[in-house]
Amino acid sequence: MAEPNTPDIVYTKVDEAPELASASLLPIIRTFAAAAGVSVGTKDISLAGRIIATFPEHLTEAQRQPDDLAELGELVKTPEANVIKLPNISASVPQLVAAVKELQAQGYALPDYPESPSTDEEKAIRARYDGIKGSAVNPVLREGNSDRRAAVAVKNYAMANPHRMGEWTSDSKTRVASMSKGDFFSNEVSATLDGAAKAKIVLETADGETVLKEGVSYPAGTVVDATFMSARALDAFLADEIEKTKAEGTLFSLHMKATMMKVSDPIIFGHAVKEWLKPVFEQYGDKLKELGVNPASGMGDLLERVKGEPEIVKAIEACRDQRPPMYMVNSDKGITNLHVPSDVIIDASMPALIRDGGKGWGPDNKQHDTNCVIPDSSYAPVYDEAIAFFKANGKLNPATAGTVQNLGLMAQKAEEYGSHPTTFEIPADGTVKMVLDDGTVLHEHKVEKGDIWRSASARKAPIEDWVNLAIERQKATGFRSIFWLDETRAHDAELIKMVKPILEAKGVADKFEIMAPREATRASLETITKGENTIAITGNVLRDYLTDLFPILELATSAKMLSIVKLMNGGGLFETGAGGSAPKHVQQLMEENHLRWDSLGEFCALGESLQFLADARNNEKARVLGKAVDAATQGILDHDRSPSRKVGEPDNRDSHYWFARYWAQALADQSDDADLAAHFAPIARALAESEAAITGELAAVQGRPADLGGYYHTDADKTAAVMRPSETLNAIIG
Ligand SMILES: NC(=O)C1=CN([C@@H]2O[C@H](COP(=O)(O)OP(=O)(O)OC[C@H]3O[C@@H](n4cnc5c(N)ncnc54)[C@H](OP(=O)(O)O)[C@@H]3O)[C@@H](O)[C@H]2O)C=CC1
Ligand SMILES: O=C(O)CCC(=O)C(=O)O
Ligand SMILES: [Mg+2]
Repeated sequence: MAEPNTPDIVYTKVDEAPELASASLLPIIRTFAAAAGVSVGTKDISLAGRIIATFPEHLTEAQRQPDDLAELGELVKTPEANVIKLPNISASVPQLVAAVKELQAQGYALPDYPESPSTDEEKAIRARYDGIKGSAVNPVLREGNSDRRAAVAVKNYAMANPHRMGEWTSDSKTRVASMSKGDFFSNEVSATLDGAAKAKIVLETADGETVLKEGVSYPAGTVVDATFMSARALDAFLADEIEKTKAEGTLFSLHMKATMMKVSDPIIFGHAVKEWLKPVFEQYGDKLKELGVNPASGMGDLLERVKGEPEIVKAIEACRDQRPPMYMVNSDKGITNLHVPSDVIIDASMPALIRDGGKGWGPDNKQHDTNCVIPDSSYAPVYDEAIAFFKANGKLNPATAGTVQNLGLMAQKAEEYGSHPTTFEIPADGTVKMVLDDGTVLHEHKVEKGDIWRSASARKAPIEDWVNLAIERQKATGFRSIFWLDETRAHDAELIKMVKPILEAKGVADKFEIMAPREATRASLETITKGENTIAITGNVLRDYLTDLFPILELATSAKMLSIVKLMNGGGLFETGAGGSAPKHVQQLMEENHLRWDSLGEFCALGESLQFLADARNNEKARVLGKAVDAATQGILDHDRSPSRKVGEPDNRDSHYWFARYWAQALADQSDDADLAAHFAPIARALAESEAAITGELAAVQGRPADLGGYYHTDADKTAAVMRPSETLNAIIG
């Protein structure tokens, strides 16, 4: 049961751009909801909030905060859950360290992040920090599978107002490079457990047996995979691709997900940094170690640490002259692809490059063809095939293209995104075995020192729920429905064995196709090119990748997506958009007080959340409120009230004014609830009459730096002052 004082709707407090937007939008939502007796509470899942909640014993009573994430983790397992989840930071080590430093400077006596822990105390602190690192929030809240699609109004708007797409030409040298052996894909083995089981993972070496992990438990029917990436094969592949890039005259780029694959991918990233600077590491390895360099933290951290070592700096420059030009995260500021592990996030980076006609930004601040290095070949074929398709057929036309919706297997830490506790960088040559409690060796691999071994799993109940959701959505839409499963991949073959009987038992097998990712990519692009629609029914990683790829091609951004998590115990989790927390937007706000964040994802989620509340609690006022939200969202689209990207033009705050105005107008105009109509009529009138005053007050603040009193842990009053600068609007909202 949820706590008796749980509000009707929980709105999450997050970080960066969406949190700034909340400072303006949430007061509006609360005021409107209160009129219908709907309470909206908040829970703090921000990076700073989670750090504070983790170390109470270091803080004063006044500084302490409850563990809101843990509370939400419980709430989502109850039928009462109704949570609006905004995107939060999934922190890399450099971000975590920066957040800790900021809090320390604000007087929070937090321990430093131990970069190389040696004492037990340091190891314990490090373990607590590591629990906050990477994608630490979503896996806790996602107790259901994922349904992401563009709302009809949003898709229609994108078709009527197509965004600019880069040109694709058949002579583009852009390509995807992946390993052909020794990667996670090639080494994968998988089995479905008949009964419930406990397992341990051990490493047998010449010196004996080391237990890597004990007490892993699986319910009956769990699909359990194991695989590894060979460090030796990875290094050889990276070295080869660096040379090939140079020969081809393209930019070198690496695409991965160090935030979400928080154990394996930073290690792979570290290999790339080391390979790139190979001569430097060969010559100065010991000195670099002494300076505390960890390649997995990126070139940015490395450059900072070698600042006082002119000889090493010179060697780095000499090495750079030998290398091909690198793809830049921010060419204006000299931030390269290998600077910070969290900066290149494949789900966003590859679609943006494909949308731009296969061009990445180079160190010369110009766009060039790019070698997109995606070491593991499990999902790389999606991008490879998309690139091949656009080279052959030219760019997609967003004015006529159909849509690709997604139904993703996500619940209960499904697949690779739940593999962190069972991922290991192998300390010595030997054999890794996964041994069940009855002594059965479920999986085993011969490995070498440095290999990255991991086990992932997917539970039966989420898999069944996912297939049933697919059946529901197919029936509701009639769209071409494709399970993106590769019968030649070990894990997928196990899933197919579960999927097919369910489809057959329900008599709907003929309504679904099953295709490997490459074929499914082609089929989906062909389908939408014809103006028809399709549902991609995918595992967890492809859920993540595709719900950026297709929205970015179809709508220019994934920020506008509807993202519903139907919680398995009956509650609702409404994620806003499918993108992230947009650090660039915060930078712009701080420099010129313009916030280009588009809250359309929040508007869509709010509408869904209110309708869900209406159904779950028979709350007719919530239904009226929710319907009016949808009308307001439509109004934003119809009248082009979304934020502009440029300073001096209407921004996020203006769009919230319009949202409030259209919402109030829709409530005043409806006839389902006379009290609400009467309550909102004067508000709608006041908002309309004050248009010039409000937009004038909002415009007046732009063009100068804005002070938020922090980055990760902003000052609430300062943020409110920045985000609610219109006294006229504030007086109406109250
Ligand atoms: N569900 C979650 O909690 C998620 C969290 N993240 C986290 O977010 C952080 C940043 O991730 P990153 O990959 O840079 O991706 P972002 O989605 O934050 O940013 C990529 C670009 O997408 C555009 N964009 C995204 N959202 C909006 C919006 N609402 N309105 C307008 N434009 C938008 C912006 O383009 P432009 O600048 O051109 O306007 C932005 O620069 C990371 O810490 C990451 O882990 C990422 C994905 C999901
Ligand atoms: O949890 C994260 O770090 C990112 C999540 C994400 O990218 C997504 O769900 O689309
Ligand atoms: Mg994503």
